[in-house]
Amino acid sequence: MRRWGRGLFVTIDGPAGVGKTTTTRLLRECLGRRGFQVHATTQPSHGVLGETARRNTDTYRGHTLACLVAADRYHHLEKEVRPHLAAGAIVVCDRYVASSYVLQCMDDVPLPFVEAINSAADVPDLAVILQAPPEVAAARVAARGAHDRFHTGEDSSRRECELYEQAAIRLARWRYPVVAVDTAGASPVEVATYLAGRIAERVEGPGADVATA
Ligand SMILES: Nc1ncnc2c1ncn2[C@@H]1O[C@H](COP(=O)(O)OP(=O)(O)O)[C@@H](O)[C@H]1O
Ligand SMILES: Cc1cn([C@H]2C[C@H](O)[C@@H](COP(=O)(O)OP(=O)(O)O)O2)c(=O)[nH]c1=O
Repeated sequence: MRRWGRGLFVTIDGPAGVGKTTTTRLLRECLGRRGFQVHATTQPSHGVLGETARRNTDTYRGHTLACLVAADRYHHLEKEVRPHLAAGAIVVCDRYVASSYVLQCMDDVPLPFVEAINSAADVPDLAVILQAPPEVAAARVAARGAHDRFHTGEDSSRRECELYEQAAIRLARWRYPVVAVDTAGASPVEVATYLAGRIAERVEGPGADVATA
């Protein structure tokens, strides 16, 4: 197992159907094959707060849902993400703050409120935003099935894609190291291989304390 002084926090965001879940799974496999210690996780988390959010997005809306997912985010950081980082793992998180910038705005929560309640969340080492043309994302959601009320077809995908582009710019102002990847012109394996390369570069770059056991 390859180890280094501290872990690396990688987040994967993007519109529904863009490939977040697929990329997270393939990235874990790909980095694992390269000998890295990897912890793949998701927000909302699988804890009580996260499951409450995930299962009740029809009941909890607007400011309530915004606060619920932010509360889950802080608890997940404290209880799961930071301990794995401290143990030297690469933590790959399917959805993070960018998702709140987009989904809570689609839920009519003012952006300054969303920014304020997420402003104390840990800044990732790599904030991946997966992108695809809205018609591609919408077609994938239609083929797979929508998971929640946020996705109603091509119009909602168009709005979501636009908001992710704006979120990437705003997060860069919070010093998030944003990397945008187009998943329309690359297979899932190609996307994961590219990102695994970027992550390995970060881990093994100049000054990284890498040892192979
Ligand atoms: N790069 C890609 N090229 C083609 N299809 C993809 C790609 N990434 C994901 N898919 C497919 O798109 C669908 C949605 O992927 P998923 O990972 O569930 O998206 P998300 O988690 O972002 O909603 C799945 O059927 C998946 O196999
Ligand atoms: C991470 C996050 C999720 N959510 C909500 C939207 C989704 O309906 C719900 C679950 O996320 P989602 O990733 O769609 O879960 P799954 O694909 O496993 O069904 O959580 C927010 O509203 N804001 C957020 O920041």
